Amino acid sequence: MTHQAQHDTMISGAVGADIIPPTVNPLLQRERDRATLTKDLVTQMTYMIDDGKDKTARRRHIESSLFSDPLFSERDRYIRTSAETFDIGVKRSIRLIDFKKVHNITFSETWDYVYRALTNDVTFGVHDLMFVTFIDNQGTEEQKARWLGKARNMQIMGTYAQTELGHGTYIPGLETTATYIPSTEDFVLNSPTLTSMKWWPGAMGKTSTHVILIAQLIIGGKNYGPHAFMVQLRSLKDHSVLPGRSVGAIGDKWNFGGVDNGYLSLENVRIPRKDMFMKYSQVAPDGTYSKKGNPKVMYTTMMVVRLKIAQECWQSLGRVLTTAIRYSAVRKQGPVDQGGPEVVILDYQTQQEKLFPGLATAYAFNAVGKRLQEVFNKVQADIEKEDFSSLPELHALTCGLKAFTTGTAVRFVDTARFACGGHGFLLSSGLPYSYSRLSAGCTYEGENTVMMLQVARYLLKSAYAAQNGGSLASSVAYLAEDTSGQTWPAQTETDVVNSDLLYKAYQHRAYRLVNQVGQRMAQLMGQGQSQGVAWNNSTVDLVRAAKAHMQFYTMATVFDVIKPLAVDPAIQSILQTLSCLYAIYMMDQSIGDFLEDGYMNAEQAQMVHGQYLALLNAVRPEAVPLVDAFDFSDLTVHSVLGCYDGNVYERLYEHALRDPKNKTEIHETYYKYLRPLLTEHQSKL
Ligand SMILES: Cc1cc2nc3c(=O)[nH]c(=O)nc-3n(C[C@H](O)[C@H](O)[C@H](O)COP(=O)(O)OP(=O)(O)OC[C@H]3O[C@@H](n4cnc5c(N)ncnc54)[C@H](O)[C@@H]3O)c2cc1C
Repeated sequence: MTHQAQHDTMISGAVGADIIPPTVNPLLQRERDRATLTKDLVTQMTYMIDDGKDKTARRRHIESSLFSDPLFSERDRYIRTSAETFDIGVKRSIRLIDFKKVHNITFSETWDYVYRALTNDVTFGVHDLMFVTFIDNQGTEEQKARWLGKARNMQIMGTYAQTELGHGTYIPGLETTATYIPSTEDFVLNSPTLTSMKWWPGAMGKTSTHVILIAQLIIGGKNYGPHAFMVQLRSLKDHSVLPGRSVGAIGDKWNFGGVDNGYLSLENVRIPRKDMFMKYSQVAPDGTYSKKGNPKVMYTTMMVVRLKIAQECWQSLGRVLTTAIRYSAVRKQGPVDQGGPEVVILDYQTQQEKLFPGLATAYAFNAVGKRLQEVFNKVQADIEKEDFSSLPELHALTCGLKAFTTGTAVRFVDTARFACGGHGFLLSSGLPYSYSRLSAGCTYEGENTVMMLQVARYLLKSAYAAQNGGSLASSVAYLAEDTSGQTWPAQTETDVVNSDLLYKAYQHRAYRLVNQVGQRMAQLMGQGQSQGVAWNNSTVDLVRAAKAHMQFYTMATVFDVIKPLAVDPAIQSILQTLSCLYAIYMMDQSIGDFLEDGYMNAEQAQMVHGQYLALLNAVRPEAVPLVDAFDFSDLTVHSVLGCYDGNVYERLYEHALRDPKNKTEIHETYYKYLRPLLTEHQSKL
């Protein structure tokens, strides 16, 4: 078919993917043929990433079953209007109810497989992740019996309403009130000011029937702080908004078009006493208040969500790097030697710098996510036995990893966008979509800076405990080992990538920065600053210390997870290379931290940089199979640049032809605006 014929047939809508050759782009095939990681090894790596062959099979089965339903096709994702995106988001959420039942899909599988495939563009994500989980974690047995089954079966649809127009981060500042009236045994809910309006909750604007509302609990004029209440918003018969509630959508956002984030204002809404979540805090009929356990237990649902966000990060990053690395392996742009053949852009060292540290990070975050799940499961089991002792550590870890993974990944995604040049700016590349999603992840469930400051607070407390003979949780046990005055023992280039020596360097830096900022705060307070002011004047360094801690924790975890893996030696070798690149890249980026107290010397810093460049080189031949191993099918990579066959130009063209503006040869704007102007010019000639 000629180009013109293809174009004409496309316009008439008769052909779709015919433009795309059935064969793999030879440049991409060349990458796969040359690599040490053969197809078989790539498959083994996929099993490792998925945590076992059975899980890969299960994931693939769920993905293919999902995409056998045209409703879940993402072919038109980047040409839908915002109204269509929302419509399809609701429709999909409803279709997923049966889908999950038919395929027996668990909570974890919903996140790990279903939302991985759809990148979560469904309306009731907050319902699945927060509403149901909150009832399960915070409801009494009686409340669970009333709500959990209905919520799981979507007989009621709910959201989680904490953020208000005026306050998000500072929970004590929330203004919504729940005042207990002992005589009637109910709570009266009110939004006393404009800024007390709930603002942002997913699916609250137009779809949810219920909401878990966070409000200040007032009994007998005393404020007991924020507590959670189940509130019905809409009639289950006709979806009309119930009296006293004013609710609507807040407008289009940068992403999450399938979700109707909403506002809610309440005026004298009465709910029965039994609708306050009472597992850990109780209000007796006479208004007596009591609570048990660690106050952080109220935030265990948020910990689950932060865990999931952190775990999801490697997927977003992996998807984007699949796109950018495959594209870079087929995109040619000039020769290396003047007059020589054009090379693929992946051969440029600066391109490798843009992509390979991100690739190493995606592998690292996959490993860290698995470890965090183990920690989480253990703490969850302890909490069930009413042992709350590990909660502060888990809180710090989930805050820190959520902030660290999203903040790191979003920067790599941005860089990957640059790495794809102009084509990376097209929505159809999938890169702007991934970027804006990850960007939201830096804000929701705890704004990242604020999360890092919470980690810093935990670190300072732990450092204080260490100095005073207190016990420390395992992730901060290093704070008990004073490494001041030590120097880095690395002597050779091999030493520089030795995981034990890397561990020592990161440990030393984290110890130093935590203690240094602690001393700085003490000094400021000694000069008469209040604790709050001294804290505020130290926040840049507190975040720096928290980041150093997270980098230490993640690099140590990665080596810890990778080393004992029973895998083929070729896989073990490339995993070591990636883990070293992860650690060395971060070190090279913040080399001043290691130099400033003389722990490292200039020669060692140069060796670090030299090894960083050597590692980029080592990853180069394996880059394509390494992203193949993530196993994002073409249906889940969501990018014209990132498909397995590397036929990027054909896909770009095919997608352009489907631009709704190309539906007719002459666009309506001609008749509306151009024709009068052109006719006027012609009449003057
Ligand atoms: C896509 C999306 C979905 C959402 N879904 C929900 C939902 O379902 N339910 C819900 O309740 N909410 C939801 N939210 C709201 C979200 O949880 C809040 O936006 C988030 O907690 C941040 O709060 P904020 O917007 O008030 O930001 P702010 O807290 O006002 O932050 C603004 C700036 O101030 C800084 N800052 C704030 N406090 C401090 C401090 N103590 N020290 C130093 N710096 C500080 C921050 O670092 C940031 O730079 C959603 C938000 C988004 C974007």
